Amino acid sequence: MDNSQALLKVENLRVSYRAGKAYNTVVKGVSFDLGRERLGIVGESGSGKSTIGRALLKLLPTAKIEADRMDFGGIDLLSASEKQMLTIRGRRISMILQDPKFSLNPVHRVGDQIAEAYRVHYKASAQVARQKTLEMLEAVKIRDPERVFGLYPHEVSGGMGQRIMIAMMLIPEPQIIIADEPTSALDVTVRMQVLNILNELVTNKGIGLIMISHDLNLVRNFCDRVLVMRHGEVVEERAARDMRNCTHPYTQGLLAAQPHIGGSRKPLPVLNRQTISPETKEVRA
Ligand SMILES: Nc1ncnc2c1ncn2[C@@H]1O[C@H](COP(=O)(O)OP(=O)(O)OP(=O)(O)O)[C@@H](O)[C@H]1O
Repeated sequence: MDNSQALLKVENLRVSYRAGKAYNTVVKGVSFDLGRERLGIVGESGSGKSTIGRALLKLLPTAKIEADRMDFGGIDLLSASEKQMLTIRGRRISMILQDPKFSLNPVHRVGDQIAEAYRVHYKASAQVARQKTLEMLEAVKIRDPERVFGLYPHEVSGGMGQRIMIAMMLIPEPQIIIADEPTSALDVTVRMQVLNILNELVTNKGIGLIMISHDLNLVRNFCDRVLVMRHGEVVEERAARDMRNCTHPYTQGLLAAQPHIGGSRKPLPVLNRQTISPETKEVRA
């Protein structure tokens, strides 16, 4: 990737939590650039994936966040004030979480929530906001926008809720979307619909997408580039199409453990810190 095209440049990101008198570092010097592309961050539970997404938006009030660089289009996110972050969060960098229902207000109809967000952002009339909302629902492939407009959050399915959240998130036209396990609660067909929408955003609108997932198969089929995380570190960074040539034993293990039609699959091998040299990241004999 041409570095000058990067929307986001992260160098040596460290995130630590206080544990008594010491600090427990859960993200240990992660670096990456994000262009107008799909970047996957994959790894086992607890490897630090979500922490990276939240650290970028400084949504970790009890953590110590450090980095040599955390640049978003000339803005240093690390030193940005809370006031500046409020103009970035949800407007220029948006986040999609696993369960959209937590992000919607349960007592208001979904259409009214989107229309209100639109009205406030563009200072539009209620009538224009309603019309735009219907168009946005259509854009995220909701077939019957008039009906869905009038539903309450508990009346929509997981997949529809996720699409409604995407519609709402797109109002301020963000440049970066961080999607943290956006499809893990969805069944396969609905998952494809949501992935298609995210894909269109990258291709048609030039958004940079960070897809956080524990599912290597999904990430390598959907993304352009993949960071593989383990114990807070990136152990492998590779073009998704080149994943078969991965060199780290952990990635190789993950890949071998993926199910595929007609083949057997190996259990994920057990690696521990003693068997991997941190400098070379190679298995010792
Ligand atoms: N508020 C907190 N205080 C202390 N430690 C925390 C806190 N939040 C997260 N951690 C620790 O940080 C590490 C990374 O967590 P994180 O949620 O980023 O992992 P993850 O890879 O996203 O896992 P998952 O796929 O389960 O969400 C974990 O060991 C977790 O226990």
